[in-house]
Amino acid sequence: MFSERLKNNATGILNRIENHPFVTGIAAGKVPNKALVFYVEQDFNYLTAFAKVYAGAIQKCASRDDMRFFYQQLGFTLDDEVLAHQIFCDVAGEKYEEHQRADQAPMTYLYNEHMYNAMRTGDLIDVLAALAPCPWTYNEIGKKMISENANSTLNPFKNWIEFYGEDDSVEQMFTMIDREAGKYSDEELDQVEQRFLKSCELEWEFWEQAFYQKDWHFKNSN
Ligand SMILES: Cc1ncc(C[n+]2csc(CCO)c2C)c(N)n1
Repeated sequence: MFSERLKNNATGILNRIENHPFVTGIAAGKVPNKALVFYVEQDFNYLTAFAKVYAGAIQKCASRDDMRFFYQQLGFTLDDEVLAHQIFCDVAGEKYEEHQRADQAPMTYLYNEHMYNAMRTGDLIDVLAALAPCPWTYNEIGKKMISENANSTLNPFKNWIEFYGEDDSVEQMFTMIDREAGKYSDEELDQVEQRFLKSCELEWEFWEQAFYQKDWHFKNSN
């Protein structure tokens, strides 16, 4: 299966994500407030782009069932993921409403543009490949934490861990990817794989960016 190849070739990156200090901090119930706030500000921006790419994907669908999947996921992204942000804000003692207007930091810009590029220049399979690492890596992170009992009632991130660890919507994405993959040559599938791996790498960059609050170097210099 093509999706197995994607996952296999991304295991190295997934490993690095699972061992990133931001992610191990969630499991341990301890992440610096600055990192949580930077993450929420950037993720609010990222999820807005993500929802628009879902809307673009709908235009590439051949069936109403596929359209319905994206439509449901679009609703999840707009309405339910705020819960994950709310948890981070609660732990940091911050008001969520005050962190919804930030400019895009470099990696947010790069990740958003990477997804827009797939939407603009690719087929349905290209869009799916650019999007799938988002639910895939989060679901893997959450499942691993649950298997290690990191979701104890003592952990302030318990609900965050269960929210992502129990969301297995990515399986539907991989099923669609495998179905679409039958229409393409090996060379074309190599390109699809590159889109997938870039998004996996950008997932790692997103944690890294928030953990160290990496912004544009010359943002405030004029
Ligand atoms: C940088 C970043 N990557 C992944 C997610 C998780 N996520 C975003 S949208 C979505 C639902 C997909 O249908 C999931 C699981 C995030 N919040 N931020």
